[in-house]
Amino acid sequence: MSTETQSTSDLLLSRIRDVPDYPKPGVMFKDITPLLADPEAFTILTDTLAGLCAVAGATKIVGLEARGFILAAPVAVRAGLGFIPVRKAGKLPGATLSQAYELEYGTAEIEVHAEDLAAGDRVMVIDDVLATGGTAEASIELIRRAGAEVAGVAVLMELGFLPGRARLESALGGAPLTALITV
Ligand SMILES: O=P(O)(O)OC[C@H]1O[C@H](OP(=O)(O)OP(=O)(O)O)[C@H](O)[C@@H]1O
Ligand SMILES: Nc1ncnc2[nH]cnc12
Repeated sequence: MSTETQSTSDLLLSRIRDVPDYPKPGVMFKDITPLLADPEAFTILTDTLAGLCAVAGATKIVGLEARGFILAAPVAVRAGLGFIPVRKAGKLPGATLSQAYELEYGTAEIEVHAEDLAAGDRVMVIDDVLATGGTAEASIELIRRAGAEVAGVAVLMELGFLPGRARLESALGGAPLTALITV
């Protein structure tokens, strides 16, 4: 890792707050709100993610509800690309594609407007945290079912003690997975 990359990671990490036992006992919640409140750190984050989109040759940005929206929307503006929301089921008014996925306990479902993605699109997925990888993997599935190509997945933070990376790399089949911070 270059010195510049390391100092970017260090700055971003310094703006993330650990909240023990939230939302349930045993979970160390990574709270990004201090980073969002710091315009210098938020700008560096946005610019870094936009740079990854350019390198990957992305033509559209998918953000994952809800915290992923906060990062992906300014990245899309910075990169000059369209922002496509992937929402939790039941929130999008038009015709959707849906994808169910496993949570630690139970299942969840995400959706995208079918008309927002098509063959020829190269889509970068942006989110705040990669944990088990279930949410990002489901978004990859949605993008491919829409006929589009996945340019990569970029997250602010990866929880390295969980198997999210292995799961996603297998789903990505060679497209890059980039985490700016690994904890
Ligand atoms: O890798 P995974 O195990 O799928 O977990 C990562 C996801 O969990 C969080 O979303 P969550 O839906 O919990 O909350 P949010 O609505 O606040 O973004 C986070 O923003 C990621 O999208
Ligand atoms: N520990 C964690 N902190 C913040 N967001 C998460 N999403 C899944 N696990 C998380």
